[in-house]
Amino acid sequence: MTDEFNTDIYYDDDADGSQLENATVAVLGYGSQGHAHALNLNDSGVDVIVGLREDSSSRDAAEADGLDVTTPVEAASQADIVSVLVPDTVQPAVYADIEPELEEGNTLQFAHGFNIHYNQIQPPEGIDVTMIAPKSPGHLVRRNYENDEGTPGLLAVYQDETGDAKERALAYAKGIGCTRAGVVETSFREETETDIFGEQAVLCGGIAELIKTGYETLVDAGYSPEMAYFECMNEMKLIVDLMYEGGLGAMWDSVSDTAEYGGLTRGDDVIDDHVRENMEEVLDQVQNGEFATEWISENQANRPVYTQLNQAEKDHEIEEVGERLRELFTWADEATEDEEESAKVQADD
Ligand SMILES: NC(=O)C1=CN([C@@H]2O[C@H](COP(=O)(O)OP(=O)(O)OC[C@H]3O[C@@H](n4cnc5c(N)ncnc54)[C@H](OP(=O)(O)O)[C@@H]3O)[C@@H](O)[C@H]2O)C=CC1
Ligand SMILES: CC[C@](O)(C(C)=O)C(=O)O
Ligand SMILES: [Mg+2]
Ligand SMILES: [Mg+2]
Repeated sequence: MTDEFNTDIYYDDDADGSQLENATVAVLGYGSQGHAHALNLNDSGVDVIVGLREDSSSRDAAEADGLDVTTPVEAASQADIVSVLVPDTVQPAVYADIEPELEEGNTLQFAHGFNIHYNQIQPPEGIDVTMIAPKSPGHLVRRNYENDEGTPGLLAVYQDETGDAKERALAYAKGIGCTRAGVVETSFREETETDIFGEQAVLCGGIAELIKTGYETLVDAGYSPEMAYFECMNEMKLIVDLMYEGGLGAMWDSVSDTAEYGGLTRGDDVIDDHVRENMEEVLDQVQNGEFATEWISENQANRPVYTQLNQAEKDHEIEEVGERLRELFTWADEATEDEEESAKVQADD
């Protein structure tokens, strides 16, 4: 299917689920993406086996969810498609273990291109290498599927030895619910570089710093932490929901003219040309491999920087204020009531 932007977007009707009819999919890892792919594929009627280490802390959860669990090596040996959903940093070691189990015509499937693009995994000839990368945290991939909704995803083919790599990847995307929303074709390089840039500069790093800096500016000026939390953190979701639903226009339409004029005149004083230059530098480090090399070394050294920054983020005052305020919100109670109600309905069914 080609849309008006001349980008290939694939939907349910473009994917042939029968490509997976006689296939076994090994899902290695049962974390954020792993549990979502395994459960969605299983619910879509695909034969799934989960690969986890013997002492894995995820084993109980996967078994309690009714899935067959074995070791990564055993799962790979039984599978036609091996979906590598352990953390990026452990994928090379897990891959080294399972490589001898890959047979000609098998598929090695990823949800992110890091290890292929930065040459940490070099698959042999004879196997297909594909990617279906949901553009969403894994828990929402599962939640959307359960709500009969989809999650947009990216498809890329790195190696097509069977001639069916793309068709199988599309069938996999259908199985996890991505073709319900739409799947866009790209390359391993483009997915890897845009994904890493996006999470560093905008989605995770950029937004967390924007929120904390706004919060600190208000608190340092003498305003109450509660006020600063509402203004800089809580309302962020509500504003982003409007953008998600209808773009920037829906957000500007919904906020007051005062907010719109102030935002349009002052926004680029905050996110100014320095920020653009910083973003370009971040992108350079992704493109030239500097970030990948740093992240690989950081893991080899047992994550000293990661550990320190992870703790500092947990210790930030906004987290304590937020935890206290969220306890008081009525919507938190309503969410709990909704969950209780839905658990009761499921039990009654
Ligand atoms: N998080 C997300 O939403 C997204 C992730 N991706 C990509 O998906 C892939 C998976 O990421 P994500 O879901 O975040 O991963 P997680 O960190 O959630 O994966 C954790 C799982 O991997 C298992 N695991 C960890 N180490 C090992 C090991 N050495 N051997 C075997 N199993 C191991 C863990 O089990 P144990 O109990 O044994 O530790 C657990 O089941 C990555 O390529 C990532 O970039 C793509 C899009 C979004
Ligand atoms: C935004 C972070 C992400 O890229 C994602 C959920 O898509 C990730 O790597 O987790
Ligand atoms: Mg991403
Ligand atoms: Mg990512």
